[in-house]
This record gives sequence, structure tokens and C-alpha cells, in this order.
Amino acid sequence: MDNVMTPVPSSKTSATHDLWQHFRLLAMRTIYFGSGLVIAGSGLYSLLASNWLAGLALLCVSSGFFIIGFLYRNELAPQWINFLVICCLGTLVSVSMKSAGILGVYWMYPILAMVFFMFDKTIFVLVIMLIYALFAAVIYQVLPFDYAWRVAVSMLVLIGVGAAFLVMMSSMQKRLFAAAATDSLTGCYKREYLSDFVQAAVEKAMKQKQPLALVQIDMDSFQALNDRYGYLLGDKVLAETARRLLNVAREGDCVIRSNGAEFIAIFPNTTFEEATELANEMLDRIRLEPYAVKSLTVTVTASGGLALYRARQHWSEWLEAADAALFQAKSQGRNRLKVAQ
Ligand SMILES: Nc1nc2c(ncn2[C@@H]2O[C@H](COP(=O)(O)OP(=O)(O)OP(=O)(O)O)[C@@H](O)[C@H]2O)c(=O)[nH]1
Repeated sequence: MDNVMTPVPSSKTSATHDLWQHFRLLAMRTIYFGSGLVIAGSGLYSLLASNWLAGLALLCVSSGFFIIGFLYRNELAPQWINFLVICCLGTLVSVSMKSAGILGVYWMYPILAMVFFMFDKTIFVLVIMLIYALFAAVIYQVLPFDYAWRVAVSMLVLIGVGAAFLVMMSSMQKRLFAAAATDSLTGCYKREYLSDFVQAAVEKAMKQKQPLALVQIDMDSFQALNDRYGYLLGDKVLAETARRLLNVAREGDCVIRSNGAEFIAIFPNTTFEEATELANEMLDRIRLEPYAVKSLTVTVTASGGLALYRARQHWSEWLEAADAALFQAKSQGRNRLKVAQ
């Protein structure tokens, strides 16, 4: 056991695990600069055709796109800015359809595709419906009915394919994160995510004014078990221990393998009494049920350090408090739960 656990504050937040958000940022940069270039090109074309007013207006709009692209090159722009961008693009395409008819229609498809990257799930459906309604209204005005309904249906197909793509991306991202974040032996979260989970739990508890607790559990004399029965048996015991801990953990609790033979369970929205009960239950599951590995049956014990989160405490101090309590449990003879003072 480490005497004092000092987790390195991680610069990673949950958001950076979010591959989709990262992908969106890249896509948005391409959209702002790409649209800016296309609009600038149309502006120059209008100027060459001596259409001064349209040319200057398009050049102004394209500069706006470049400025937004530059300002939000490292973070996602607020939703209202993207709403302005999409309204602007929607208007340009509608005007283009009015003047060029069917030739303007081709621009609708990339604009619809852009909406998938521009908005959060919450308002995405609303925006895509608005843009679809706008385009449908314009195509019914500028195209013969026979063309118009076909274009309207093809837009719906594009929206359906895009929505299926979004759902698949989201489920793939969840699976990838689970595979990358969990330890292959135990199925618990890896230590490198400890600070992320602890910080997220603290932030949530402070925001919702809920009690929060964690227990640090370390197998007793695990070195001796490895020496006596071999590392492979030790592995099986660790895997079975994790299974037992996860069985006690409730929905919303988080179990992390924080070191070789050490686990941390975070209990959100849990009072001191409830956390003590859960921690004791975890230790009981380890000590009371012998481990059957092949033809062997071994009995193991574990020690635990329980700490309730105290208001304004830094998350690393909270972890240190649990570690100090665990150290006390070990010093006092192991196989017991101690509570941080
Ligand atoms: N089988 C197995 N053993 C591991 C693994 N990771 C770490 N260990 C062993 O776990 C043991 C942890 O030992 P410590 O926690 O330092 O000490 P201990 O022997 O458990 O004694 P106390 O913690 O003081 O009760 C070490 O012998 C490590 O080699 C693993 O993945 N598999």
C-alpha cells in the first residue's frame, strides 16, 4: 500500500474523453473556414460580373466566417453563434435557389450535413426541422412539383442517414471509452481515471449539496498470497474480489482499481451511515466467502479506509484522508475498516 496517495492532478476532464466533441471541433473549424472560402469565391465572382452589392455583401459574410473560425479554433462556439451561421447559410442557399433554381439546390445537402456537427443533441432536432422546413418551402416555390417532392424526400433520406450515423457514433464512443478506461483483469476503472472520477463526484456533490463518501480497500498480505500460491492465483483472487465489490456497488457508484491489490469505491449521494454499511459489506464479501480457485480454497481479508467528503476540502485531501484511515487499519492489525477523522 502507498502510505499516502497523492494523485497527480489530471488535465483531462470528462469532456476530453469525449471523442465526439473533439471530432466536432475539427469539423466546425473546417465548416467555418470552408464556408468562408466558398462564400468569398462567390463574392469575387459577383464582383467580376460587376454585381458590386452582392459581391461586397458576400465578402463581408465570408470575413465573418473566418473571424468565427479563428475565434473558436480551440473550443466549440456557443450554440447561438452556430444558429446565426446556419441561418446565414440557409438564407444564402434560399436566395441562390430563387435566382439559380435547380442549380442552387445542390448547396442544401452540405448545409443539412453541417447541422449534425453544429448543435448539441438538445436543440439539434429543432434546428434540423427548421432548416428542412425552410428548404422545403423554397423548393416548392422555385421548382416544379415533380422535382420538388423528390428533392424533399432525398433531404429526408440524408437526415435519416445522418441521424443513424450520430447514434452509431455515440454508442461506439461509449464502448471505446469503456474499453480504454477499464482494467482488463478486474473490469474496474483504471487508476489513471481516478482523479477525473473523484473531481467529477466532488463537483456534483457540491452542486447538488449531497453527501459523498469513498472507501479505499487494500487486500491484506497479498504479497504472501502471491508467494505462496503463485501470481496466477493472485490474479484470479483479484478478479473475483473486483466482481464481489462491483456486486455490492450500487447504480451510480464507481469502483476503480487504484493500485495492484487496492481498490477505491466512490459512493455519491451517500450518508456516513450508508457508506459505512456499504464498506463493511464489501470487506465482508472478501473475508467471509473463501475463494475457490481450481482445486484450492483460500481465505483472504482486506482492510479499508473510509472518508466522508467535507465541504471545501480539496479532492486530493479527501483521497489522502481515506488513505490515512487505510494506513491506520493496516497498522492496527489489518482486516478492519477505519474511518478518517
Ligand atoms: N497476482 C497479482 N499480484 C499483484 C498485482 N499487482 C500487484 N500485485 C501484488 O500485490 C502485492 C501488494 O503488496 P502490498 O500492498 O505492498 O503489501 P501486502 O503484501 O498486500 O501487505 P499489506 O498491504 O501491508 O497488507 C505485491 O506483492 C504486488 O506484487 C496483480 O495484478 N496480480
